[in-house]
Amino acid sequence: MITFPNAKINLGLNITERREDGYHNLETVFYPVQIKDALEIVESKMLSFQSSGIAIPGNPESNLCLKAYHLLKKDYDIPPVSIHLHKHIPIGAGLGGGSADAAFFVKLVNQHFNLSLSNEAMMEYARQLGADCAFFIENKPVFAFEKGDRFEPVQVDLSAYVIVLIMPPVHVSTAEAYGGIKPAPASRPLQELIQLPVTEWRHHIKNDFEINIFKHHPIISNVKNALYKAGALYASMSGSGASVFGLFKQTPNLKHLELQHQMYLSV
Ligand SMILES: C[C@@](CO)(OP(=O)(O)O)[C@H](O)COP(=O)(O)OP(=O)(O)OC[C@H]1O[C@@H](n2ccc(N)nc2=O)[C@H](O)[C@@H]1O
Ligand SMILES: Nc1ncnc2c1ncn2[C@@H]1O[C@H](COP(=O)(O)OP(=O)(O)O)[C@@H](O)[C@H]1O
Repeated sequence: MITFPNAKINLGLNITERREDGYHNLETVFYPVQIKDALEIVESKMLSFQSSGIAIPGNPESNLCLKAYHLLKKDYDIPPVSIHLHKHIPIGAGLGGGSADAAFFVKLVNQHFNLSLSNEAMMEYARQLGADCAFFIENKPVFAFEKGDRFEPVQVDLSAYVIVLIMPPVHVSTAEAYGGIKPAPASRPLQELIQLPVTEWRHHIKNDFEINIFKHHPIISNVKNALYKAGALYASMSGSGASVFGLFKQTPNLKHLELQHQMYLSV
């Protein structure tokens, strides 16, 4: 059985306080985008994992798909599977690709082995695999808070826009990004700001990681400026970076950016 885990972008990201458990409370709007991996499981004599496409740093044993398998195996008598992941979502991009794989793996096993898990039960497993994993269970736009794993519905529809995603040739680790942050309460609630017209967002909606990450990786802020210059109505780094997205009314001409960076269109 095969599934296609997709990426997310963050529309605004406020890091509001440091928590006792070492994590941070945050406020963001998660929005799914159509850049996808392919993830397949086949029943097999032995548990195995292999990947193709973009190389995944680290030991395959620590891949989130295997972690998700072992987590479910504790509670359910699932047989061994052979897992194949074709990686297309850029890594260290702030696009949540690893988290999407983990959450889609839980959904795939639930479906293939008829575990009859509710979405809420799958979200509980996903929360144990990473802070932004739970979002990918329902995989629809939400306002997220606490560790980024509690949700409220939000009305936001970007289907009238072309979403352009640029991945500069730098990787930013999530831990590095949080390390440079001084948490502070947001001056206005993101839930309120996201209801403003998209043309107003650039004056009000921010990503708290940008200041510090832009200082260390000016190439990322150059991409953001280039997107505004090309006519973006709103542009921002996604999550902890390094990818940057722009919202356009029409597909822009970005030939000059395409030469230096990887570019993806989600229309
Ligand atoms: C920053 C965000 C914003 O959407 O996404 P990415 O840009 O990485 O995709 C998320 O908070 C990333 O969530 P996720 O990537 O699942 O984080 P985890 O694997 O659980 O944690 C990695 C590390 O990030 C830090 N962390 C993560 C989430 C959070 N609310 N507070 C934190 O301080 C912790 O240092 C933790 O050890
Ligand atoms: N299935 C996976 N896909 C990508 N990365 C994974 C996966 N499993 C574990 N990882 C680890 O998670 C790290 C960050 O993953 P990713 O979710 O792609 O980035 P980001 O948090 O910036 O969105 C990688 O450096 C990698 O070591």
